[in-house]
Amino acid sequence: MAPADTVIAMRKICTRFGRHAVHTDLDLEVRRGEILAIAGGSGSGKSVLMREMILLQRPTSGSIHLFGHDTATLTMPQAHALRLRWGVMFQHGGLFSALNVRENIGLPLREHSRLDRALIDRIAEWKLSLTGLPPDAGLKQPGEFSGGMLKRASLARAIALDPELLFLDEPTSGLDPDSAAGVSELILRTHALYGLTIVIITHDLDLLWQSCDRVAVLGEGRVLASGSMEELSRHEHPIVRGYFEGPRQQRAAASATQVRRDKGAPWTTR
Ligand SMILES: Nc1ncnc2c1ncn2[C@@H]1O[C@H](COP(=O)(O)OP(=O)(O)OP(=O)(O)O)[C@@H](O)[C@H]1O
Repeated sequence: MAPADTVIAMRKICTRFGRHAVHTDLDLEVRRGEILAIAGGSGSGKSVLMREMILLQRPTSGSIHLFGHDTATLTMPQAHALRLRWGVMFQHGGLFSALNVRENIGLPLREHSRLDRALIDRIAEWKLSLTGLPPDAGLKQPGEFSGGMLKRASLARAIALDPELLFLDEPTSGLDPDSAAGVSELILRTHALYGLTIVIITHDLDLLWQSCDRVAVLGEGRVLASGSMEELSRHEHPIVRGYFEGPRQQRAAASATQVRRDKGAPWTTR
């Protein structure tokens, strides 16, 4: 039985596609209220792992408990009720081009509540403003948005139902450094505002250093190591060490130290 503050518990996960084994013996826990990043090389199985967490895919073997429920024994209504407890921001936004941005953000509310249209529009505008977009942005089509604005709108939709748990798939990929820093800050603000649990898949070193409480590094079919970036920087496994060698890594670590100093290190207590 997982402890009460465990939101997701994955035990002995094996995932195979034909003869290709992606996860061979993977254990991972997500704790209530933390920002956990899943990092690892291309093809290490990060996206597949997230798809398993959000019930889009089943592992070949092993167990997954979500909010204490064993996913192997869920009925359809139970699975539906669980899905309403998390929001997902997909890597490419996943907004519908036929709808304007406000309608996209209101979509989960139209599907899962009986609120009237005017109220849904107001809630969507509120969520949009939380992400730092101007009030008139909701009336635009997703195609009119820059990459950074799309990520913000997609985050606004992911929090439409006030989830307890948020999944962010590569939230800063494809953004210029300024926009990426803005999204990174927005993640911290959303976390502080809602006190939710966040799981992030990312390669972004600045995001890893500045925003995440814990990082799980995938490799060789399992979690090779998990801990704070400071802890991982002293790890001996060559794949884990690979994250901390070279000028890019050192710049990200130095800039995280600076950001912490500037902001009074609010996350050291999280
Ligand atoms: N539906 C599928 N059928 C067959 N193989 C798959 C399927 N989905 C994923 N894979 C394989 O599983 C492996 C892990 O894929 P995954 O997308 O999880 O990697 P990743 O760590 O997210 O990589 P990246 O950082 O490049 O996105 C890859 O070799 C991929 O080809």
